[in-house]
Amino acid sequence: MILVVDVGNTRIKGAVFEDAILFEIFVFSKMELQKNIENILKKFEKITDLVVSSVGDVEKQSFSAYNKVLNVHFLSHEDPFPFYNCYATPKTLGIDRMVLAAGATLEFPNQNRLVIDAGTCVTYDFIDQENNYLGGAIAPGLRLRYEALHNFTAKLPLLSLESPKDFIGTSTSESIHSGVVNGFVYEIDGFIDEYKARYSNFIIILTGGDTDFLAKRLKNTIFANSNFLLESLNQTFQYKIKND
Ligand SMILES: Nc1ncnc2c1ncn2[C@@H]1O[C@H](COP(=O)(O)OP(=O)(O)OP(=O)(O)O)[C@@H](O)[C@H]1O
Ligand SMILES: CC(C)(CO)[C@@H](O)C(=O)NCCC(=O)O
Ligand SMILES: [K+]
Repeated sequence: MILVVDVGNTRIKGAVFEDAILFEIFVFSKMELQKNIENILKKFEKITDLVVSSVGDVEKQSFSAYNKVLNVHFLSHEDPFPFYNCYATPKTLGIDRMVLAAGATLEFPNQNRLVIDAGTCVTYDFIDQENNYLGGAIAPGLRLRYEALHNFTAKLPLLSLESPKDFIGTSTSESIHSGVVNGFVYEIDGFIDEYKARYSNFIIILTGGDTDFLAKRLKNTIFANSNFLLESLNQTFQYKIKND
C-alpha cells in the first residue's frame, strides 16, 4: 500500500493506493501536513511507501522523518519517466507536469495526449503518440484571476467563483465573473482548437481543482478527472519500481 502526496501551490492532496485501487483522498493545508500524514499512516497500517511530488515550498527535508518507518520517494527529474523530454529546459519543468505527462503516457498508450490542469495555475502539456513530451503553456488559474483583479486595482472587489449570467456583464460583479469565467473558458477552447489545427487526433484530459466547474462549460469533449494527478503519481511510482 502506498501514500501519494501532491504538494500544490494552494493546498496538499494525499491518496492511499493498493495497486490501481484508490482507497481514500485527503486534502489539507501545509500547516497540517505532519498531523495529516501521521493520521493517514495510523489508519492505513499497510502503507510501506510515501511518494511525493512538490511544486510548493515544502521541501524534501519535511518528509525525512518518515524515512525510519517508510520508503520515502521525493520525485525529481532524476527519476525514470515513460516519455522523452523535449522541453528546452527540462530541469525547470514542474514535477507535477512531468507526473501528469507520465500518467497520460501510461494510461493512454500510442496516441497524442493533451493534459489540462486547472489548478492554481492552468497548465497545458502535450505528449505525442511517439511519447515525446513537447511542452505546452502556463497561465493564471481561475482563483488567481479573481485575486489579480482585486490585488492590482483600487476599485475591484475580491469575488468568489460564480457562473456569469451572460457574456455581457451588466454590473461590476457580473463584468468580473464574465471576464474571468468566460475568458478562461474561451481561452481553453481556443488552445484546444490550436492543437486540433496541428494534430488531427488527440485525447484531452482535464484535471485540477476547477475540473468540475469547467468540464460542463467547454465545447470540446474531454476526460474530466480531478484525481488524475493523484492517479498519475501512483502510475509514476509503479513505473519507477520497474525501471529504476
Ligand atoms: N477548497 C478549495 N480551496 C482552494 N481552491 C479550490 C477549492 N475548491 C476548488 N478550488 C479551485 O481550485 C483551484 C486551485 O486548484 P488546486 O486545488 O488543484 O490547486 P493546488 O492544490 O494549488 O494545485 P496546483 O498548485 O498543482 O495547481 C482554484 O482556482 C479554485 O477555484
Ligand atoms: C506551473 C506550475 C506552477 C503548475 O503547478 C508548476 O508546474 C511549476 O512550478 N512549473 C515550473 C515551470 C515549468 O513547468 O516550466
Ligand atoms: K496546476
